Amino acid sequence: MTEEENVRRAGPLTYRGRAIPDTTTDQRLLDRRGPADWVHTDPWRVLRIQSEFVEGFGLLSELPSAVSVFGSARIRPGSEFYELGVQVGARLAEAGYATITGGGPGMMEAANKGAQQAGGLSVGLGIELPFEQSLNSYIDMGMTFRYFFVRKTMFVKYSQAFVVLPGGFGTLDELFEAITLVQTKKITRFPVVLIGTEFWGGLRTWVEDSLLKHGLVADHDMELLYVTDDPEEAVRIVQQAHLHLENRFERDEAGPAS
Ligand SMILES: C/C(=C\CNc1ncnc2c1ncn2[C@@H]1O[C@H](COP(=O)(O)O)[C@@H](O)[C@H]1O)CO
Repeated sequence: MTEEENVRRAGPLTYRGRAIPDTTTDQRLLDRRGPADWVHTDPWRVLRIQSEFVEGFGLLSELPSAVSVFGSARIRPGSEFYELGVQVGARLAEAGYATITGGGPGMMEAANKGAQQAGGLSVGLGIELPFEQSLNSYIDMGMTFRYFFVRKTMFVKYSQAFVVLPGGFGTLDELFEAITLVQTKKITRFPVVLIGTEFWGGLRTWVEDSLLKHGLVADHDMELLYVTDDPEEAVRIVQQAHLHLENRFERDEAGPAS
């Protein structure tokens, strides 16, 4: 056997003698036979996770300034809370912000509706759930994610603030993740505005009476939460933080004062 026949190069890999595989990489790629259980393995999942990041970044990287709005999936159109959600989306659009929501029904739909009707960009980042559900019909740009943690990265990376409307466990999860990121300085000058003083008042009191009292949060952590009933005030808070951040970027780019 010549040296030529006794060697196989497969990309950066070299095989000799008995180690030479029976088939080439291309043959294996094109062959549909064989077990398919590898699609349920973790290495394969890693690729799917990667592709979800790639698609998400691709969709959102040219988004204008945006605010993520969270809230219950269960609120019905016509209710007081739903109308509040519509107002929030509309005020954000008038101030030039795109609205990003979880793309589902309830408060997400309300905020998307308000944004779209007021001429703003309305974005929905849906999540695959065990039951059939499509993105709500007030979305201009959307994507449905398989993985909650990839979707959460998109909410934070592509928005300047979070506005949190009344909601349940899902909303609380999103709220506390955001506050933790601000508290640990993973994100800076990132306001988290809760809308609904009556709804959120109990939570704020509990944080103060229990967490603060036992030293589990610091005094200044209480400032991480803004609570208001007024969508216009929420937008003002977002704008102030945004302006502050832009000024800081400008100062940083100008370099040290001589
Ligand atoms: C329960 C119902 C539908 C669920 N559909 C959802 N679609 C998209 N995003 C969702 C959904 N459910 C929860 N989320 C995320 O959590 C927040 C709302 O959760 P909550 O427990 O209702 O507060 C929301 O911001 C989403 O990001 C029936 O119609």
